Amino acid sequence: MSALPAQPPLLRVCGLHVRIEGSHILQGVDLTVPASGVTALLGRNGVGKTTTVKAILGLVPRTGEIRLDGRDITASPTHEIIRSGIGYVPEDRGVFKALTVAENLRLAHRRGVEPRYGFVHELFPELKQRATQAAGTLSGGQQQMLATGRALLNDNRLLVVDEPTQGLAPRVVTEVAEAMARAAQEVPVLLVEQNLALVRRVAHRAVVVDAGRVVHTGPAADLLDDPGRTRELLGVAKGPAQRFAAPATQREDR
Ligand SMILES: Nc1ncnc2c1ncn2[C@@H]1O[C@H](COP(=O)(O)OP(=O)(O)OP(=O)(O)O)[C@@H](O)[C@H]1O
Repeated sequence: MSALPAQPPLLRVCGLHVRIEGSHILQGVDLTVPASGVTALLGRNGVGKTTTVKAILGLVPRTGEIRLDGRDITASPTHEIIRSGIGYVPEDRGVFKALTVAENLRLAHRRGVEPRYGFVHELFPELKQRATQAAGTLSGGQQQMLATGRALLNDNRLLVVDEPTQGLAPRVVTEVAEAMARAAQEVPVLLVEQNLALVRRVAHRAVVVDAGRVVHTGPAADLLDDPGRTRELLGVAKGPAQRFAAPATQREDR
């Protein structure tokens, strides 16, 4: 995946600090997300990737500055940040397991915005076929599709997706990758991901976090084509396309 031409950033994060229960988790994160393509947020386990996206969404107390399209959203509560056009797919997927697929989608729909059912069903035909099925009975991959579909239903300006392939079997990872690439044609994506093959397939830019700070920013392909740098920043022992987390025992394999 080649780098996109320079453009003004859609999201700008400056000097983000998060302190939780005495731990200084984010120590001045600076990053930008351009107005198109996929920006991958990478890093070893526990370096602060999820905390970064939660801080952007106002889900954890933080200091610093966050601007969406130039507008300062730092002081806004989470529901306003979401309403300003950020679709969030959390690590735990956040679907309502007792509700059907159709009900999950309906609940995600923001008033005043035309729901994009056509786009969501084109991307994930199974969501249409399984409309009356309880979300809790879907496979891990299907739940990920539902969670992503919920975020894509509204005409968002940015999609923030946290580890969509965690625990999924390789075949399902491929499906998620296809969907993410297709979604990114419509809306820019900030993607937390540990599967480097998927990052290589979909990401234009890579932002690497280490110990609560951004330590590298650049075209994703440049980083992944440099095994030494990839190993240094991400701790990958072998090839750059290798998955560098989630041992097989954690997989749902469905
Ligand atoms: N609510 C919390 N209370 C205390 N410590 C926390 C809390 N949330 C996160 N942390 C700690 O902050 C650090 C960063 O966590 P975070 O989940 O952001 O990392 P990550 O890079 O997303 O990791 P992973 O790849 O394993 O998901 C970790 O050491 C974690 O234990």
